[in-house]
Amino acid sequence: MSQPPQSRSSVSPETAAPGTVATAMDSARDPHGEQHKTQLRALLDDPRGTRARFPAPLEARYREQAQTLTLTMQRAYWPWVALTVTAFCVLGFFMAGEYHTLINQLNVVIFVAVMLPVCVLRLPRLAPHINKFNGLAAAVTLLAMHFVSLALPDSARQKSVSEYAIIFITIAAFTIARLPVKQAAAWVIATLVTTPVMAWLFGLNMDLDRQIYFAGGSLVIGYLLGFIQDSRERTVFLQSQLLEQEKEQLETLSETLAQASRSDKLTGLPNRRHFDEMLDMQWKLAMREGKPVNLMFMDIDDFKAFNDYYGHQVGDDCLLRVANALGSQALRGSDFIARYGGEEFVALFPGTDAEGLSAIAHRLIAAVDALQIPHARARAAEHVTLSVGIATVTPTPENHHSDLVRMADEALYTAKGTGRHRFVVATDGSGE
Ligand SMILES: Nc1nc2c(ncn2[C@@H]2O[C@H](COP(=O)(O)OP(=O)(O)OP(=O)(O)O)[C@@H](O)[C@H]2O)c(=O)[nH]1
Repeated sequence: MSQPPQSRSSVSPETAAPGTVATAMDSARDPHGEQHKTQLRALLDDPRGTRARFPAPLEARYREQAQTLTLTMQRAYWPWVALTVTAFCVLGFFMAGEYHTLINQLNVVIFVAVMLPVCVLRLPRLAPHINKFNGLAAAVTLLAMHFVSLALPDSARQKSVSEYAIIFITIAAFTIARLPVKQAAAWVIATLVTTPVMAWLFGLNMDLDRQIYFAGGSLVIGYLLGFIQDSRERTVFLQSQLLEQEKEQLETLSETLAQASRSDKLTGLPNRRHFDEMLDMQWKLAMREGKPVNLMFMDIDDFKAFNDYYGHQVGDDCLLRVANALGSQALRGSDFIARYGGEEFVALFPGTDAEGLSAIAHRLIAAVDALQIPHARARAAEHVTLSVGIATVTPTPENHHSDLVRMADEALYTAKGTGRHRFVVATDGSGE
């Protein structure tokens, strides 16, 4: 049977200081997510909110989401990446001319460097480190291009190809590779620092102007583009988080409303509406399976007299205690007990035979007796007691569940008429 709704502690939304986010503990104290939403809105409204790192837990979630997107995109585009780098290397091989040894060696290095992250995508253990492999691939290919640019004379056409490649790879590291901006900058700066060392080691002429013009210039442009891309992605992330939060809130609200519309306010038991739905469902199911449906009507004896003698408030309290006692007897998950209205309760115990029903009726009556609620005006005992009417009907196209309700009600009437504090079983209108 459905349980009484849990009372939600109503937490007044605390206004969050900008720059703080909801932690797991906060979400326990902030079940409606108001605090978290306030924080997300504060970040969206703050002009610097999407340009800098978010506060710790949110930043971690953003990074995680960004990385998932990186992996998804790279998994989708890896054949094109592989094709492009292969075409570049093959073209380099045929056009290498007199510089074929150097160009081919560097082509092998570039091919391996680019194919490494492509392979990493397929390895679940390494895939989370994709940014590091992307950064490494960018740095290695940049170094290779710097080497070509330094090693070849100005007349060689491969030299200008390598210089354009430096611009492209640098910008790609900040944008297409989707590296965090600072990580991309670190990898590119590392290549800028390594290039003079490489030139010195291999005895190459270092053209500082070119270095500043191509490498430095593309670093600045790449950084700017990466920064803009990151800022836009942060805005989209905050908006999606806000939407997610609002969706969750709406779902909780509609769940609460649905629950409230189907439960009794005083006792927390399912109400008559819920019972009607349940009976209809069980009736149809039993019709398909050719099985009987049983129904119990339970009524507190001489409750009018109880109310008149002790007052309505004590009457309410009595109803609540009886409801709890009855509810505690719904032992199977499929057992269903509801408040039918007033001092009347109903129960469905699917899959229980006549013997089982009698045993349950005994238990229900005993559970109310055990409460020992004094009832000075009762006719059956000196405490509050229960009368029960039970009916069992096998659904057919000719009958309806209203017949079952009528029979259970008549059985209850018989129980009342024969002294109360007892149960009567009706099958085709007969017998105890
Ligand atoms: N306190 C309280 N009383 C209620 C509530 N709903 C119904 N009642 C009262 O329950 C009483 C039911 O009385 P009757 O239907 O005459 O039945 P009875 O006095 O229990 O007599 P029998 O059923 O024949 O044993 C009425 O006085 C209603 O006012 C409720 O939510 N709270």
